[in-house]
Amino acid sequence: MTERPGVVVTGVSGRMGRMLAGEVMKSDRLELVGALERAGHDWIGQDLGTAMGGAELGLTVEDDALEAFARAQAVIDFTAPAATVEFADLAAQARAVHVIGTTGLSEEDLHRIHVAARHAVIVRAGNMSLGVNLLTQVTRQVAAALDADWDIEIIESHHNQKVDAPSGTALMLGEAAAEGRGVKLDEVSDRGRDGITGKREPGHIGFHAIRGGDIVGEHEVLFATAGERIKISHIASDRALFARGALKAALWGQDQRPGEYDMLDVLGLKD
Ligand SMILES: NC(=O)C1=CN([C@@H]2O[C@H](COP(=O)(O)OP(=O)(O)OC[C@H]3O[C@@H](n4cnc5c(N)ncnc54)[C@H](OP(=O)(O)O)[C@@H]3O)[C@@H](O)[C@H]2O)C=CC1
Ligand SMILES: O=C(O)C1=N[C@H](C(=O)O)C[C@H](O)C1
Repeated sequence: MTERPGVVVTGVSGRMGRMLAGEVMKSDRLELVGALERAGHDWIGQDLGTAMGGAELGLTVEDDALEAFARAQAVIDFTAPAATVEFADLAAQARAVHVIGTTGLSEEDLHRIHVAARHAVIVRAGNMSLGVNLLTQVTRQVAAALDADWDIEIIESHHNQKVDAPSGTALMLGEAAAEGRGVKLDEVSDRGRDGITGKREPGHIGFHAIRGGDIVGEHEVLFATAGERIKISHIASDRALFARGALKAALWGQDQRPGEYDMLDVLGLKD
C-alpha cells in the first residue's frame, strides 16, 4: 500500500462531500489530493478551504475527474447516479479504489459499475455505518427464523432534501430480509401503498419513506404477527459516521484485488 494513499472527494460542496473532505483532512492515514465539483459549479477554481467558509487550504476545487483521479489511490464518491457511473469508468482507468456511497442507482447503473469493477476495486454500500451493516445481518437472521405469518415492513426517515426513495439503506435491509426468507426482493416488494390497495399479501416486504426537516437517517424493520411485534432500528444523528466508514473502505480497498465489495467485506462481517 502507498504510505498515505491520496484521496479525491467528488461532489465536494454537498452535505456528504464537505463531511468527507473534513474527515480526510483530519486523517493521518489518508491525504486529500483532490476536490471535485461539476463543470460550471461556483466552487470551481476556488480554494477548498475558502469555499467551505474557512481558512485557505492550498487545494483548488476542480472539474476534470480523470486528471484528479490519475494522482489518487482512492476516490470517495457520494454524489448522484449519473455522476457515479461516469466516475466508476474513470476511477477504473486510473486504477483508483472507488468508494461509492451514492444511492438511487438503477439496474443499468449497477451493471456499469459491475463492468468497471473488472479493472479496479469498487466498494459500494447504501450505508457505510457499522450499526446499519450489523442491522442487515440481524435482519437476515430474524427473517430466516420467522415464517411468512410474520409481515415485514421497513420504515425510513430522512431530511427533506433527499431525492431518492426507498433509501439505499432501506433497500439493503429489504435485501437482507428477503435473503433470510429465501425469496427475491423484487418479487415481494410493496412500495408506498395508496388508495384501495387490497389486503396485505402474505410474504411481501413493505417500504415506507418519511421526509422531513433535517433528519440524518433513521431506519426500522418491523416484524409483525398476530399478538406480537419485533422492531429493530438504527438512528444516525451525525453524517460523520458515514464518512468515517467510507475512509475505512478507501484504506481497506488498497490491499484488495479488482472486484465489487461492500461494507460487510470491509468490516469483516460476512458469514
Ligand atoms: N452510503 C452512505 O452511507 C450514504 C449515502 N448517501 C448518499 O450520498 C449521495 C449524496 O448525498 P448528499 O451529500 O446528501 O447530497 P447533496 O445533494 O448534498 O450532494 C451531492 C453532491 O454531488 C454533486 N453532483 C451531483 N451530480 C453531479 C454530477 N453529475 N457531477 C458532479 N457532481 C455532481 C452535487 O453537485 P450539485 O449541487 O451541483 O448538483 C453535490 O455537490 C446521495 O445519493 C445519498 O443518498 C448519503 C449519506 C450516507
Ligand atoms: O441521503 C441521505 O442523507 C442518506 N442516504 C443513505 C440512504 O439512502 O440510505 C444513507 C443515510 O441514511 C443517509
